[in-house]
Amino acid sequence: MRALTLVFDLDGTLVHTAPDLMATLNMILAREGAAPLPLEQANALIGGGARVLLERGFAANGRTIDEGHMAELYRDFLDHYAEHLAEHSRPYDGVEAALARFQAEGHVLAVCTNKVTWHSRKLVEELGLAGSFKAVCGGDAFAWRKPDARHLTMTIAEAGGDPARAVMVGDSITDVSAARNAGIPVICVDFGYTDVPARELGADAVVSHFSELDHTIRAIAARFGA
Ligand SMILES: O=C(O)COP(=O)(O)O
Ligand SMILES: [Mg+2]
Repeated sequence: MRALTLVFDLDGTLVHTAPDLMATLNMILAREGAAPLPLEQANALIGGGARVLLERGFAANGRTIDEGHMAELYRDFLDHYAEHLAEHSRPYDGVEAALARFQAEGHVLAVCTNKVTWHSRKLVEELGLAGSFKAVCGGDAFAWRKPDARHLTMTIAEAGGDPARAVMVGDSITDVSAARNAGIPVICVDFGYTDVPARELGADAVVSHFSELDHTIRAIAARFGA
């Protein structure tokens, strides 16, 4: 098969980051006198990046925070999370092996995430995944972020990939929308962070394990032609 460009979402797709994200969120909530939120609520909170996570965390407490104070809390969130991002976060089962297979097959691999770029790079570095990717582009890498198509297409460009032979792999409506907006096929994992079931997100295919990804990608790539 000719080389493909495989673009992965990070939180909820490659790595189960909810425990560390929720722990940092709960540290901030507690400091502000708000109630901590259970891990199960991560599905409805993660996906839009750290600032959105904070806003949703306070909203779940019936609180709105003024912009100036939110900017301060956001900085504190970033600092605290940076020191704890790989404490409990682990790649999902089969991720390392799948990335190694895709790399050995000559595909171009990249990460397109709404996490801030330096956190994303630190996380993949600490988990030993960094060598797999030609580009890791966070929500602050460009002037646009998912669901804007340009976050995806500019990530592909930075990786030296081919947008006409690219497939997105994600876990949420943000990923499906970004891929649709870019005219790129999208596969969803069903174990990530979404409050709508993965099968209802309108992806081209849904997988339950990374071992299912190879044949799913091959089936989709058949549409690209030789
Ligand atoms: O951290 C988030 O909220 C989103 O990150 P993701 O785009 O990798 O899912
Ligand atoms: Mg995600």
